[in-house]
Formats: sequence, structure tokens, C-alpha cells
Amino acid sequence: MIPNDSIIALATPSGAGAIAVIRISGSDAIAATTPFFKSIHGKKLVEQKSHTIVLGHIVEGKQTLDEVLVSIFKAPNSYTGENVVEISCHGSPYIQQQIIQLFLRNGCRMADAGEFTLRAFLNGKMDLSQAEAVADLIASDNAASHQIAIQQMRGGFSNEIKNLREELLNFASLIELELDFAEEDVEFANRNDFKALIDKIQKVLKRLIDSFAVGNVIKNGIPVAIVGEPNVGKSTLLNALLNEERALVSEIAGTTRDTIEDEISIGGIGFRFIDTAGIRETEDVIEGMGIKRTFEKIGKSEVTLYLFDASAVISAPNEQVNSGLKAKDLLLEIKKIKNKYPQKPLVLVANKIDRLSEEEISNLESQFRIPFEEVSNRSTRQSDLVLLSAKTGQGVEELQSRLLQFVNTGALRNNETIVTNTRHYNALLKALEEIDKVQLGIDEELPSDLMAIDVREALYHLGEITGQVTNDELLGNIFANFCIGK
Ligand SMILES: Nc1nc2c(c(=O)[nH]1)N(C=O)[C@@H](CNc1ccc(C(=O)N[C@@H](CCC(=O)O)C(=O)O)cc1)CN2
Ligand SMILES: Nc1nc2c(ncn2[C@@H]2O[C@H](COP(=O)(O)OP(=O)(O)OP(=O)(O)O)[C@@H](O)[C@H]2O)c(=O)[nH]1
Ligand SMILES: [Mg+2]
Repeated sequence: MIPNDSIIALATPSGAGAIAVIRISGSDAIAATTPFFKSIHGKKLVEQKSHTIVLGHIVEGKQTLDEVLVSIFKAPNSYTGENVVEISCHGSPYIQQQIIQLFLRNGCRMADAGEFTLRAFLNGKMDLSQAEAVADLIASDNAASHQIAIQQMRGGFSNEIKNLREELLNFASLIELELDFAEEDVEFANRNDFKALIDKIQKVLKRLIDSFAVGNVIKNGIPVAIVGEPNVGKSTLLNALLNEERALVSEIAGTTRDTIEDEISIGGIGFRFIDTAGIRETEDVIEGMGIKRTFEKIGKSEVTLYLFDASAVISAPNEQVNSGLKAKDLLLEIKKIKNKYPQKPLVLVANKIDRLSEEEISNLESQFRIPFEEVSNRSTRQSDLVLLSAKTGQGVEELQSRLLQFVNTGALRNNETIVTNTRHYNALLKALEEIDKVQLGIDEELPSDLMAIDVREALYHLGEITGQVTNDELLGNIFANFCIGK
């Protein structure tokens, strides 16, 4: 049974605004609105065509609550597939609440989180992965996550899964047909054709599964840890990247005690920068805890920026200038991190180059680039040494474009489907597991009935993605994470 009682919710953000939209959906939505709406020109709501707007007042008895526009959507031609009324009122929280309360007293109930979209799904307006994309779309805050969500909402991913399912279904029915004629020992399908089909499906599944690595980071923002000794300018760099005075900066070593994170979009991709406590030997318990956390953050980041004070390294022969590390010690420090996190891409950032002369800058390049490449042991197309000044902003753009190279944006550019949802990812993994079994079955000439079981299992897992296979608990989990009014 698909529920069709009238649900109501504020569709716009809570709080004051120029206009607020209140949405009502249900088979009685239009009838429920009628007694409380007086059109300026005496128009009757029930007589209005679908997708039209009427100007009038919301009234309760003699009292006029507001002048509003009412939009009518008639089932099945609406977002939810039910009759829908939208009331655009003045955006005062008082008015919003008065109107909602009025309808709650008169046959409507408050919509649960995601209930409008749940109904759209139940009424066949969209499949489950499209419904999930609606939530992703609302949450998207950069070009990449937006592009993926909109593509998924428009059915790109769903169609890909549906095509796979259809091909598998054909396969399954042919196998099952053979089972019916088991005694006659007939083969309705050529085993080589089967194999080709299974190989193809396997390939598509693998591509989708692989895309999750990129999809996941794009959706959540790519975490980048900024680490280094105290006072090298980590917080200054964070502020420069965010274009905001987010972290405290001072000439005192040990200023940042705890990690500070914030997200910003670079080239359409969300990055989450994590400023950390400077790494050094310390007796201070709190500072020690901060440093421990720094290492945890390196572990959790996609890329680590190891910052050092270029002016301190260059001037190392001049003992009074700074207590900074010498180049050799610095490389040792980096090696430690590299040993601890061998897989983690590390970008060496030479900061404070505004203090250096041209000559010192070129010395720095030759002093670091080669030795660093040895410790970083990565066959990079480009070196991972970036020279900049966090204070003047020089070189910060160069660092940003270097960071973008860590994101494989090929799939994005080619408009390929990118999986961002853990639930989909897990279903794809399970489907692939079954397909692998089928493939083995074909190779080993297993009896058809065994293969048929695996094919049905794979079909089941693909159906979970689009919601062709579902249950109340799963739906509850998915839609509970939506906002109210969606
Ligand atoms: N005012 C308003 N704006 C909104 C929404 C809404 O519900 N109300 N949406 C909600 O999230 C999004 C738009 N999505 C919508 C999707 C379908 C239909 C709809 O009426 N569909 C009918 C008719 C299609 C047609 O005219 O051809 C249908 O599918 O049958 C409306 C909104 C974003 N903006
Ligand atoms: N000349 C110059 N000074 C800089 C630059 N970047 C940072 N500084 C200065 O270096 C000092 C330390 O900067 P912070 O950003 O607080 O350094 P930090 O690495 O966050 O230090 P901790 O939080 O103590 O680990 C401040 O006085 C900054 O103004 C730069 O590019 N050039
Ligand atoms: Mg700091």
C-alpha cells in the first residue's frame, strides 16, 4: 500500500526570507487547501489546470493570514506523482508557522524527512538511485559533486544499471529455458556468446567499482594535511588557500595546538585543508597531543603538504638567523613520514621564498629537487617540490594546480558514470562477485542450473541499486537522511 494522506512541510529554509514555499502532497491536497484559500478573481482551485498559479489570500474564518500564490500540480503530473499544492507566502517565520499550523489542524500531517521524494519513488517518478541523487544534489557545493549528482538524478547511472540487468535477464532466461529441456540436452545459447556477455558485464562493473575511489573523495572533499615544523607558516598557508583568516598566525612556535579544517573548491573540486600542530620534540603534554593528532591526520589525508621554511634552510650556515633544519635533516624528517606512510603522496613545500634572492631560490631548487625525489620514491611526471610564499601569495596558484593533478578528473571530463554512494558501491561489489562465479562456471563447464543461481544473485544486487529490489528498512534508512520538506 502506497500512502496518500496529505503531508505538509516548509520547502524553503527555516527562518525569514523574501518568500517561503509550503508544500502539500496527497490525494486530498487540493481539496484540503480550498476552504482556506480565497482567489482574488473568484477562481476555484479544483477547477484550475495542472501547473498553474493563482493569486489570493490564505484565510481562516474572517481572518486573513497572508497574500499568497498557490501553484497546483495534478496527479500523476507532479514531483511526488500525487496532487500537490504549493503555497508561496511572505517569508516571515510567523506567517509560515501560522499557515502550516492551520493545515495541521485541518487534515494534513507534518511530512517526515524525505517523504515527498519517498513518495516520488513509490509512485514511480524516479528510481532509488535517482532519489538518492536528489539529496546529493542539495548537498553539492562544487562543480564536480554537482555534475555527478545531476547526472545521477537524470538517470545516467540508473540506465547503465538497467541495461546490465536486462542483458543478464536475457542470459538467465536462456539458461533457465535449457533447464526446462534438460533431458533433451539442448543448448539455446552459444557458450561463447555467453562468455562474451559475461566478460562485458564484468568490465562495466569493474569500471563502476573503480570509479568509487574518485567519486568518494569528490563527494566528501579531498583531505589535504598541511604539516611541518612549528613556525614554518602552515597556518598562514591555510589562510592563503582558504582566502580567509581562518587560523591564528604568530611568530611564536607552537601557535597551532589542535587541527583546524576547512573546505574550499579549487578548479571545481572540493578540497578539505587540515592545518596541524607543528611537529617537534616537546615536553608540553597538550602540544604533544596535538602532534599525535597531526600524524593521524596524515594517515587520513589523500595528499600531505610538508612545509618548511626555505629562508631558514638557506641561511643555515649563518647560525644566528634561525634554528631551522638543515637540508639534510629536513630530508631525514620527510623520510620518516614516508616510511610511516609509504603510499601517501607528499608534496614538499618551500615557504617564505619572499625572503630569498633569485640566486638563493635557484640554489634551493637544486638542493632539494633531486634528493627529495629520491626520498619520495615516486616516478612523478613532475617534481613534487613547490616554492611559495604563503604571506605574499606567490606560488600558491602553482600549488593549487599541483593538487588538482592528484585527482583523476579524466572520468569527470569524459562524462563517465562515477559512483559516489557507498550503498551502490557495496551492491556493485556483490554483483561482481556473482559474475565472477558465473565466469568461472562457464570456463569449467558447470551445469546451467548452478550458473542460473549466480546470475539471479547478481540480478538481485543490481536491483538493489535502482530499488527494483527493496524493503522498508532500507527505504527508511535512505530517506531519513534527507531534510524535512524534500
Ligand atoms: N516550486 C518547486 N520548485 C522545484 C521543485 C518543486 O517541487 N517545486 N522541485 C522538486 O524537487 C524541483 C523540480 N522538480 C520537479 C520535478 C517534476 C515536477 C512535475 O511537475 N512533474 C510532472 C510534470 C512534468 C511536465 O510538465 O512535463 C510529471 O513528472 O508528471 C515538478 C518539479 C526543483 N524545483
Ligand atoms: N616572510 C614570510 N613570513 C611568513 C610566511 N609565512 C608565514 N610567515 C610568518 O611565519 C610566522 C609563523 O607563521 P604560522 O603560519 O603561524 O606558522 P605555523 O607553521 O602555523 O606555526 P605553528 O602553528 O606554531 O606550528 C608568522 O610570523 C608568519 O607571519 C611567508 O611566506 N613569508
Ligand atoms: Mg599554525
